[in-house]
Amino acid sequence: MLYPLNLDLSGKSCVVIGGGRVAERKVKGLIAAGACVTVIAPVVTDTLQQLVGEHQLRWQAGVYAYGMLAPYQPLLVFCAADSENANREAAREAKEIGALVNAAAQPELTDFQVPSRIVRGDLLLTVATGGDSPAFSRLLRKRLEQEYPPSFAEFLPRLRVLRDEIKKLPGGSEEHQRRWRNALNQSVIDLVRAGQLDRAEEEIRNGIIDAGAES
Ligand SMILES: C[C@@]1(CC(=O)O)C2=NC(=C\c3[nH]c(c(CCC(=O)O)c3CC(=O)O)Cc3[nH]c(c(CC(=O)O)c3CCC(=O)O)/C=C3\N/C(=C\2)[C@@H](CCC(=O)O)[C@]3(C)CC(=O)O)/[C@H]1CCC(=O)O
Ligand SMILES: NC(=O)c1ccc[n+]([C@@H]2O[C@H](COP(=O)([O-])OP(=O)(O)OC[C@H]3O[C@@H](n4cnc5c(N)ncnc54)[C@H](O)[C@@H]3O)[C@@H](O)[C@H]2O)c1
Repeated sequence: MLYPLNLDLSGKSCVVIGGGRVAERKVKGLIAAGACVTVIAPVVTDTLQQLVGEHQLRWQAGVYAYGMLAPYQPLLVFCAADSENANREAAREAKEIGALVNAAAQPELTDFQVPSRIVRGDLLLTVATGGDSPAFSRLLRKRLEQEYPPSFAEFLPRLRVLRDEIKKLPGGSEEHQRRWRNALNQSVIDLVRAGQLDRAEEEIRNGIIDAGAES
């Protein structure tokens, strides 16, 4: 089983070898996560070129050669060149300098895979098939995008406030857990989905009070 984790990449150095379609997909996700991204490739797509022009991406133009990664001290290295040899050499250097490697087409080099994702503010839903079918991940992602519309992004800050309030109530973490389990039910999801955020919040508040009354 692959172990899932949500990395904070803000300000972290990440290097992508290759500047084609796969590289572009990875670069977009990395920039969205606030990483400092460098692409090493002789040629890059128009979209990547535009990101370079906007100073969102650094581009080291040229083919990868052993030794190019070390100066960037990357945390993550993505081997997305259409040259198996270049990917293998980059993965070797990456491992030597302690970086984790993603190599879409060469699973033997890969330390981690990138899941498909739905971002709704702080709510992050991810889908992965362990490489069995990225296309199926995409299909599921599209379904989940419909089931979890942008109203969920708006709702999360309210949950944060409620959580802070519950933490201030008497009782330890077991009591807090009991209150949350009582307050959150499936109807809350339906209300948020329908954009009825006030009603969803009210439902939770009532549940929290009921849980208090039962104790
Ligand atoms: C989720 C997503 C994230 C991202 O890339 O950001 C992602 N691939 C996406 C799309 C996608 N990739 C491919 C297609 C064409 C259809 C098809 O071939 O199935 C489509 C669909 C499309 O584009 O329509 C081709 C493909 N992908 C890999 C190989 C290599 C191989 O299988 O050997 C080949 C064949 C290359 C060839 O034939 O040459 C390998 C990987 N792709 C992964 C992730 C990892 C496994 C994640 C998982 O198990 O779900 C893994 C293992 C490694 C990695 O990349 O980390 C992103 C979805 C974005 C979205 O939500 O829309
Ligand atoms: N297209 C996909 O969905 C997909 C998905 C997973 C894996 N793959 C595989 O991943 C690889 C890249 O796919 P793509 O569609 O992005 O290819 P692409 O042809 O669009 O891009 C390849 C990129 O690699 C660069 N490159 C070539 N040799 C290099 C080197 N020595 N050093 C640095 N950069 C170099 C090229 O300049 C180009 O920017 C291919 O081997 C492909 O089979 C493709």
